[in-house]
Amino acid sequence: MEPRKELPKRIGFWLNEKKCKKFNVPEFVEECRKKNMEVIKLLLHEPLQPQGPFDVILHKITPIYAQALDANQEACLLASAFEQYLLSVPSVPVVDPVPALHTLLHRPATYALLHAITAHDDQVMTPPYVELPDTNMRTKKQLLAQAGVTFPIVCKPVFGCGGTAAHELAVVLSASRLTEWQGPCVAQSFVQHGAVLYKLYVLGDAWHLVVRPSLKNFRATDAPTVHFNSSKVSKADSCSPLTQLDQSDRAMRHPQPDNSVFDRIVRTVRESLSMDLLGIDVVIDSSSGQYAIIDVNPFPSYDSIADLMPCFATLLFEKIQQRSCGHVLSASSINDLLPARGGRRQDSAGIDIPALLRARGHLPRLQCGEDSRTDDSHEGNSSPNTITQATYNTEDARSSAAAAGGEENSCIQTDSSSTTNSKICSSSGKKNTSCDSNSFTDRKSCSSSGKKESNYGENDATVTMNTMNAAHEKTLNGRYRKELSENKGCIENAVFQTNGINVTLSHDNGISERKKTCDAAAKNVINSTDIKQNTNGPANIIAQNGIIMTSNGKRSDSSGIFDESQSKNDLKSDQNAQLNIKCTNIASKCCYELDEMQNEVHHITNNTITDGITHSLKGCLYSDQCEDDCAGYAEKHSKCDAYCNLDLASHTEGSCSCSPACDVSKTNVLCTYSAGSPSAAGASSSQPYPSHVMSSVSSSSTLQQR
Ligand SMILES: Nc1ncnc2c1ncn2[C@@H]1O[C@H](COP(=O)(O)OP(=O)(O)OP(=O)(O)O)[C@@H](O)[C@H]1O
Ligand SMILES: O=P(O)(O)O[C@H]1[C@H](O)[C@H](O)[C@H](OP(=O)(O)O)[C@@H](OP(=O)(O)O)[C@@H]1O
Repeated sequence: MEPRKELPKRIGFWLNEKKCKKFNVPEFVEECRKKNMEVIKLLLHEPLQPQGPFDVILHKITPIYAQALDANQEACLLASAFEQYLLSVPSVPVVDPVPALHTLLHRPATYALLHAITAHDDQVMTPPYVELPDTNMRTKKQLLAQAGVTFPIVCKPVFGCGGTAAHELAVVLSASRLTEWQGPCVAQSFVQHGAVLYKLYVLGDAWHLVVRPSLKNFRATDAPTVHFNSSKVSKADSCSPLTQLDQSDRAMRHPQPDNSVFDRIVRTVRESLSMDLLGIDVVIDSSSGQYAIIDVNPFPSYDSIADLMPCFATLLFEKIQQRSCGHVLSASSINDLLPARGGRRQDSAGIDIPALLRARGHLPRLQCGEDSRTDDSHEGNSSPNTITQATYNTEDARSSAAAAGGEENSCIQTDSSSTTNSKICSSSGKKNTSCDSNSFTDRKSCSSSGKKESNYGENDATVTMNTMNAAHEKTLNGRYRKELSENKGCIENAVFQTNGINVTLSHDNGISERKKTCDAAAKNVINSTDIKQNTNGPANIIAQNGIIMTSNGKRSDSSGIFDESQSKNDLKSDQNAQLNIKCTNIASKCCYELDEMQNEVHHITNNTITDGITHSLKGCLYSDQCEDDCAGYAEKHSKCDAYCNLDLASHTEGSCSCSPACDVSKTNVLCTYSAGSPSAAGASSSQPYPSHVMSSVSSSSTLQQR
C-alpha cells in the first residue's frame, strides 16, 4: 500500500503589497511547495483564528505599526488583533517575534540595546546617541553634551521603520545648525567611515555580507545641514553625490573588514533580539578601526543575495520540524542560553509600543493590547495592587501547570486574601474567568491581586508579575517551559530566577524589567548570580545581600543605598545603575512608582516633551526643562512634583530647579541622577567575547552557516 502522503504544513504569511512585490512571492511559494509546505496569506482585516491553524507564521508587520504610530486607528487595531492572535497560539513559531520588532521600531530602544550588548567589546560599538525632544536649543545642546554626542551628528526620526518619513535623515554639522532639524529625533555622532557600508543580512543561522555605498566623510563645520533620505543613499543602486568621497579623503586608507568581527556582531545582535531575519548596518571608523553598528532592520531586502527563496523555505521548514520534535525554536534556543553567558534578552528590552500609541492619543484605551488602568489607577497609592510577586517552589509550579490541564485560560495567580504563603493556582484549580488570554483588561485583574511572597529554599523560582504585557511561551526557559507553557494569559511579565536559570515569560519594556529586578533586589530575593545573569538593566548590576554594585564597581550599603556624593560622581553615566538606584532609594514602593513614572512620562510626552524614559524622567526632574515648562508641569503633572519632591508651584519660569529641599532618603536621587544618558553608560572594557564565538567564524563572505 502506498504510504499516505503527509498533509502540507501551513505557513501563515503576511507582507504588505510593496514588500510582496520585492520579495518574489511566487518563487517563495514554489520553494515551499517543494518542501510540502503551503503558503496562506493572512487576511489581517478578518478574524485570524479561523484562518489557521498554522505551523509557522512569517510576516513583516512593521509597516502596520508605522501607520499606527502615525495615528492610523485602523492600523492600530490590525496590529493589536495580530498580536492577540499570536498570543492565542503561543506554540506556533513566529518569524519574527513581535516584541523584538517593538525594539527595532524605536531607534532609541534599538540603540540602547546595541549599546548594552557592545559595551564590553573593544572592537565593536554603537556611536554615542541621544534622543532629542522638540525643545529649545540650549536643552538640546546640553543633552548632546551629556550623552557625549559630538558634531557632526546624524539626526534620525525616532521611529525607524515603515514609511518614507522614517528614513528622512540629516547630517547636522554644527550646534549652530541644530535649528535646521525640525521635531524630535535621535541624534548620533557621525562616524567617518570612508563611505563604505557593510550590510549583514541575517537569515536564521546564516548571514551574508553586502557592501554598499554610504555617506562620505563629514566634518564639523558651519556648513548647512545635509538632508537626505536613507533609501537614496545606501541602496544597491544608489548613486548620490553624498556618497562620493571628497578628493582629500580618497587617498585615506580604510581599515579592511574582518569577518570574525562581523560574525560576532551577527551572533550578538541576533541573540539579543531572538530574531531570524535581520539587516545589520555596520561602518568601520576610519581612524579607530572600530566597528560601529548604526542600524538594525527587521526583515530587510536581502538585495543581491542569490538563492534566497530556498533559504527562506528551509528556515521555515526547520522551524516546523523543531516544533514538532518538541525542540524550542532556534531563536528562542539561543535566547535560552543567554542567561548562562550573561547575555540579555530582547523581549524585555523593547519599548511598549501600545503604551506609546496610547500616550500619543492615537489609541483609545484597551484597543491595542494595553492594560486597563484608568487614569485614576496611576495614583501612587494604588501601587501595591498592581504588582504581584510570588516566590514559589517549582514543584508547585509544575502541579499548578498540570492542574491547568491545557486549559486555554489557565493562570497562575496569587491570592490576595492570604497573608502567608502565596498560592499559585491555575484557573482550573481556582477558576478565574477573568484570565482571558484575549483580554488585557482581564489579565490585569488576574495579576493585580496583591503582593505576596513565600520562600521554599534553594529550588525556588521567583515570579514577578505585573500587568503590562502578555506571556510568550517562546521565552520560557529550560525545564520550566513545559511546566509553565500552559499558563497562558496571566503570567505576565514574569521573571523566573531559579538556580541560575532565568526565565522571562513576557515581553516588556526596559524600565519595567528593571523595575522588577529592582523590586526583587530590594527584597533580597535574588542573589548575585541571578542578577548577573539577568537581562537588560541588571546586566551590569550585581546585587548581593542588598548591596548593589554597578558596572563601574561602586557599591551601595546593605540596603542598596548609595552614598550621595559617590553616586553623583560615579553613577550618573550608568543609566541602568541609575534606575536601580532610584528604585532602591525610593524603597519598597519604588518600583511601582517608576512604572507609574513611566506612564506619567507618556502623559508628559503627549503634552509637553517627548516620549521615552530618559527624557521623561528628565522632564520630571530636570531643572533646565523645568525652566521651559515649569508652569505647565505644575499644572498638568502634579504627580511629578510629588515624585520628585520638586516644589514646582513655587518656581517661576526661568528659575525652576531641583528643589534643594528634596528628601534625600526618598527622592533626591531622582533629582540628581537623571543626568546620565544611555549612550554615555558603560564605557567599553577589554573583556573579549567568549572564545566559542570566535571559533565559529567562517571566512567566506557569502552565506555563512554557523
Ligand atoms: N552614525 C553614523 N555615522 C555615519 N554615517 C551614518 C551614521 N548613521 C547613519 N549613517 C549614514 O546614513 C545612512 C542611513 O542611516 P540609517 O541606516 O540609520 O537610516 P535608516 O533610515 O534606518 O536606513 P535603512 O534604510 O537601512 O533602514 C547609513 O547607511 C549611513 O550611510
Ligand atoms: O537595503 P535594506 O535591506 O536595508 O533595505 C531595507 C531598509 O533598510 C528598511 O529596513 C526598509 O524597511 P522599512 O523601514 O520597514 O521600510 C526595507 O523596506 P522593505 O520594503 O523591504 O520592507 C528595506 O528593504
